[in-house]
Amino acid sequence: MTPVLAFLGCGSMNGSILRGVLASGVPVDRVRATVRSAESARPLEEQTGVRPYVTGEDPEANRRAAREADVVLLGVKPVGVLELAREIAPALRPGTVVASVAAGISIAALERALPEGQPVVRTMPNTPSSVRRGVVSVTPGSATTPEQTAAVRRVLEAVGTVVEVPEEHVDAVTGVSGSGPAYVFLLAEALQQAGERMGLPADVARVLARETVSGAGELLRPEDADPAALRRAVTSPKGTTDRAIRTFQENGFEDLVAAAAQASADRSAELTRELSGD
Ligand SMILES: NC(=O)C1=CN([C@@H]2O[C@H](COP(=O)(O)OP(=O)(O)OC[C@H]3O[C@@H](n4cnc5c(N)ncnc54)[C@H](OP(=O)(O)O)[C@@H]3O)[C@@H](O)[C@H]2O)C=CC1
Ligand SMILES: O=C(O)[C@@H]1CCC=N1
Repeated sequence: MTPVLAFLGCGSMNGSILRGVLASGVPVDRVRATVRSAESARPLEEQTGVRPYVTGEDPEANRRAAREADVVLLGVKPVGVLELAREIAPALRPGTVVASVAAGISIAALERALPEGQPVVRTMPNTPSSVRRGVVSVTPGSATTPEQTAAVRRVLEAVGTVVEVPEEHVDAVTGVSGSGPAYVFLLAEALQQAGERMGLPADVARVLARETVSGAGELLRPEDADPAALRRAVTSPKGTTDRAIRTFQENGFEDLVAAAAQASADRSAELTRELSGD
């Protein structure tokens, strides 16, 4: 029997997982969702067929969804996660697994906010989950059995690739893949702007940038795809790409990417100090 999944807070991230889960064939009646406002509930219902419980209209919404669930995914902004965990604590069954997608909320903080022994899984997903092309880390809590971790893994494997990491690596995962889609979209934006600066009409520049980034992403899809080999296949000696790649490298491209990923990871660690109290 498919477990009942409750997406508490269903915005960009949990909404992406919800869409991917539905696209994988999980029936709508095995899914619960909550949002704060009717304005957010409407488009979610129109797009997914799931009618969210609205906390602004029903103070019991989160507890109701949690009570009905086998796996709960906490998907509100980091600052609200522990409060949400405390809110649903009385409604949880002892075996209900509580997964968090939040940056900066440690397993220890989550466990402190929940009934003793409640199984917890910390995850760090990303938004391509909506098209079942996400990549997500999972880290089980101290009271979580391998079967309970596997239950969360099965949910997430429906929306992408799952890696299990120790908690000390979650900041780095956030810096690479949690925030990572935004770096790729920034590259697409910058390529479009470059095209426009060279005189291309905006609509042409947009389609060239979008198809280049998504097409290159497709080439990276096979498990054995090697980005360096794919790059070399575009780069003729002394040709145009060679000149462009040199321009990137002379201007510190690799260092810039490393600094950006590190900045995201550092912010994740900072959030943990601010919000998790450990
Ligand atoms: N966005 C991303 O790419 C990623 C985000 N994350 C994590 O995901 C979490 C959510 O971020 P994101 O999806 O971007 O944020 P959003 O603002 O897009 O979504 C937050 C959702 O929570 C709802 N909400 C707010 N308060 C409550 C409440 N008390 N009870 C129930 N629902 C509530 C909001 O409803 P309403 O719209 O009505 O206010 C909204 O649906 C964060 O913790 C973040 O760290 C992790 C990896 C990637
Ligand atoms: O920007 C953020 O804080 C969240 C976490 C990872 C991606 N988005």
